[in-house]
Amino acid sequence: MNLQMSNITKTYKNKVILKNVSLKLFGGIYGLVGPNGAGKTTLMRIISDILPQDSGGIYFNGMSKEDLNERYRELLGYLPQEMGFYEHFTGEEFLKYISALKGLTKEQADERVRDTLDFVNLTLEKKKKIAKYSGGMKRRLGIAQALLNDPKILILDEPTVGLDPMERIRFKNLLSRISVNKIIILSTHIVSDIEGLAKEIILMDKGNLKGIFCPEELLKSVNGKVYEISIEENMYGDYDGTYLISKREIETNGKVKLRIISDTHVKGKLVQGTLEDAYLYHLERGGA
Ligand SMILES: Nc1ncnc2c1ncn2[C@@H]1O[C@H](COP(=O)(O)OP(=O)(O)OP(=O)(O)O)[C@@H](O)[C@H]1O
Repeated sequence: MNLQMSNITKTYKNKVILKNVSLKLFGGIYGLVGPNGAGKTTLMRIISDILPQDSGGIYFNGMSKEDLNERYRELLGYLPQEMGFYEHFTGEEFLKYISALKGLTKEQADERVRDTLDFVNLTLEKKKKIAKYSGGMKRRLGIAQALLNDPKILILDEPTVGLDPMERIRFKNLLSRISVNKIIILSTHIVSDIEGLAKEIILMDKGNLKGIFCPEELLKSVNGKVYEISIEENMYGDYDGTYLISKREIETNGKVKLRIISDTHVKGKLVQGTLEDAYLYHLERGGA
């Protein structure tokens, strides 16, 4: 199973949002990361067939999404960044309604709604109005609706926004359980959210694909390059602008602790790099 994007380009009013994005994805979880405005949502909406590309193509197992047409949409599950709910519906009613829109028969819908509610742990709350759901419960309901048709391609746009730390862990577990035999693309700003989850990380910036890396490879790229240093507040100007600073913390003694990523030696303590460090390093260096 594979999903290929070939030279995808998208422009809004003369502004190029995606520039010749080409990618080939196989089964498993991919993290799509990049700063605000990188084009992640636009790419996900194009893959989800909500937005047409200007040029280039999307192919599932070698067949274009246009040729597959309805069959392509049947392969898809999509969780948008901002999911609109009918708040007066109960969770169960909402999922039944979406099932009907997705063309499931009543029998199929009854079974899938029951299974997905169970899967996202909302069975006990299924008769509650969505208006009474917490942010995390709404996210889980959003994931449930994306799973109703048992999609082969699952697109999740910032699914962890609004989840508390416990819910983030639960969400990670849930995703890894369903990742078998699916292509899952998950966008996020929080690189640690895909740590231990994504098999590869797709890095985007300003409409360009910067590269696709396995997490171990990304981590290795900052090996021996991450330092921690404690400085007086008034020294900060000497470091800011000179070094790539991945973290800045005020210490209890009033000093400032900086986390610096540098190709050259820095007077400080060498520490283990994280995916977040590697992500910043690659963005700063302009990619691969
Ligand atoms: N409908 C639109 N009309 C004009 N410009 C748009 C439209 N949608 C998106 N853009 C622009 O396209 C660029 C990429 O936006 P997109 O939402 O795809 O980025 P993103 O990487 O998902 O960002 P974020 O992380 O903030 O969601 C931005 O500069 C945005 O302003």
